[in-house]
Amino acid sequence: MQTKAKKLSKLLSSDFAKALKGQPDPRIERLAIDSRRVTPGSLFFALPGLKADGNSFVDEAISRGAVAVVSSQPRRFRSAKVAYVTVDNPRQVLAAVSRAFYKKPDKALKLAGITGTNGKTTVAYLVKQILANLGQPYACLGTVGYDLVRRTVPSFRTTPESLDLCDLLNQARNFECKGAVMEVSSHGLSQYRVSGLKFEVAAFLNLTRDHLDYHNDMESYYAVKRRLFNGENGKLPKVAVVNVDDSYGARLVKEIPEGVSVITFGESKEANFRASSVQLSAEGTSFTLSSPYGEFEVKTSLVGDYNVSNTLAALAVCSGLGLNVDNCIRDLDSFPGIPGRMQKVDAGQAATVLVDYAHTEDALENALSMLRGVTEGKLRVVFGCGGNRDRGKRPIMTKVANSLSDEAWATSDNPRNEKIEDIFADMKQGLVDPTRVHFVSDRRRAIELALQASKAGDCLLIAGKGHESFQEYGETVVPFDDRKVALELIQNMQLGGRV
Ligand SMILES: CC(=O)N[C@H]1[C@@H](OP(=O)(O)OP(=O)(O)OC[C@H]2O[C@@H](n3ccc(=O)[nH]c3=O)[C@H](O)[C@@H]2O)O[C@H](CO)[C@@H](O)[C@@H]1O[C@H](C)C(=O)N[C@@H](C)C(=O)N[C@H](CCC(=O)O)C(=O)O
Ligand SMILES: Nc1ncnc2c1ncn2[C@@H]1O[C@H](COP(=O)(O)OP(=O)(O)OP(=O)(O)O)[C@@H](O)[C@H]1O
Ligand SMILES: N[C@H](CCC[C@H](N)C(=O)O)C(=O)O
Ligand SMILES: [Mg+2]
Repeated sequence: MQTKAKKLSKLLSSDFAKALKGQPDPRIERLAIDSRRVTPGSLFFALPGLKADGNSFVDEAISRGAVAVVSSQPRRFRSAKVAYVTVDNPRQVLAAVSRAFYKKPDKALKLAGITGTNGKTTVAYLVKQILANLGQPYACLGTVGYDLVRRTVPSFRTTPESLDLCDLLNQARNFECKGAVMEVSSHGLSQYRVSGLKFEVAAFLNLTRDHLDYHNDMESYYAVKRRLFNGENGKLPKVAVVNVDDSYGARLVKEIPEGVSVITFGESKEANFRASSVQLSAEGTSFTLSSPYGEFEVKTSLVGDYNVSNTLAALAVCSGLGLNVDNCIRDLDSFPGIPGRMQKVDAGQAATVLVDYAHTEDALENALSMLRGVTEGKLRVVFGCGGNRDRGKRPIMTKVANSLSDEAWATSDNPRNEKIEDIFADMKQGLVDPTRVHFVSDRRRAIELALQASKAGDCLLIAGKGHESFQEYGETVVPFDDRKVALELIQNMQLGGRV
């Protein structure tokens, strides 16, 4: 969305404004981090990346009309056609400039940031639904989409780059949202995408293995998540909501600086928002909530133990945003589910078929253990592992799938730039009983075979892609939606008299 052009010096902090070289103080129409998206009047940020270096595209950006460049590399121009600012950390400066360009949207909006390995989308959705139910318009930004209340934009990143994020928050403010609940990924924190934003509430859900291709080890992964809570992200949150059932959460509570109010949640005795008398069934979940505001009976249509944790997190976040708990729990059990999270595929077939976004060992373990508890017959799973992502999780996910199901189909997820045979080779390292795992690279065929094996009383989990409507092969994106594919296959099989 268009926002008024601003003088470069007004967007930079005074130190950087002093370092401005070349063209004196041009008007900036637009911010850009990709030379291919530069239009006349743009301020181009040359970002050093993993695959390329933005500095190689400075000339291209200028030829497309960039009037200013921010970079970590000093450079001389023969003629002062553009303004040039050399800084130590261009990503951090990008975040500060984006915030200034879009007139500090976090000042007008209450922000709730949700971080953790698993459950961010679920908790963000729950918070958004609770707030909407109470008549409070909040935007919701994350993996499934960017919901700006009056407009929904398809999601391209769980946590968008700061220039896109501030643009979205600016739109949310223009649409008169009271605030925004957003997923904050570890990549987002590491790449300063939310740097400098003031969070009213920051929530920590859990930390289990994922993304070690990027973070190397669990300690670094944890340290990046901690930035949202300890001021390293630029500002301290007003309230921190932390899962103390999680060992990293218990540690985080001790590392949050004074001045931040902490609300803990979990099943542990010391938690401020505590669940007890948990009743799990295939239809939903109920539990007793003990909180500083009294005891409440909570009912939700979400299934599984981990959703008790997610519901507690959502209630604690809403409490941190200043809402009454007894209002928040109203109607929870009638909320629609979350797209691609334990979503039923129902064409009247005899077996239960579910699509879920479990794409880590912990999520797969939780999902399969939960389904085992509510399945009378056989439990089957179709799953795969993404290419160009954490290789180390592949054998562990296979071990979990093999151990906790009766029969599994290992297949493609998003192979990206890897060969499926190489991904399968990593996965095979985790086999426990190879007779119960079939390797079928075509995902549609794997789902078909698993459906053909499923009878009344059985349950089939199609894991890993949830709401995704594509498969990524190399640079190509092929339409593929587990929910649509499964439905179509079931209907074809019914026509052929097979189910
Ligand atoms: C691993 C990762 O996070 N990579 C991000 C990183 O890419 P990079 O460092 O490899 O960038 P690069 O391709 O080397 O390019 C460097 C710079 O040159 C620029 N460039 C490049 C080519 C060109 O012709 N012209 C040009 O200007 C690029 O725009 C970029 O600014 O910086 C890019 C620009 O800021 C991001 O778009 C990119 O996200 C990639 C696409 C990605 O897949 N990210 C995923 C892993 C991610 O962020 N996921 C999390 C969710 C994770 C979770 O589940 O928790 C998310 O928040 O979505
Ligand atoms: N609190 C939780 N603990 C463990 N597993 C969970 C939890 N919540 C959800 N899951 C599992 O993880 C999957 C992904 O959940 P969700 O999309 O809410 O997480 P996310 O953190 O947003 O994931 P991503 O990082 O990919 O955006 C679910 O489909 C479910 O199988
Ligand atoms: N947010 C996750 C999504 C992974 C989903 C899975 N389908 C895959 O492609 O591995 C990530 O960036 O790792
Ligand atoms: Mg998510």
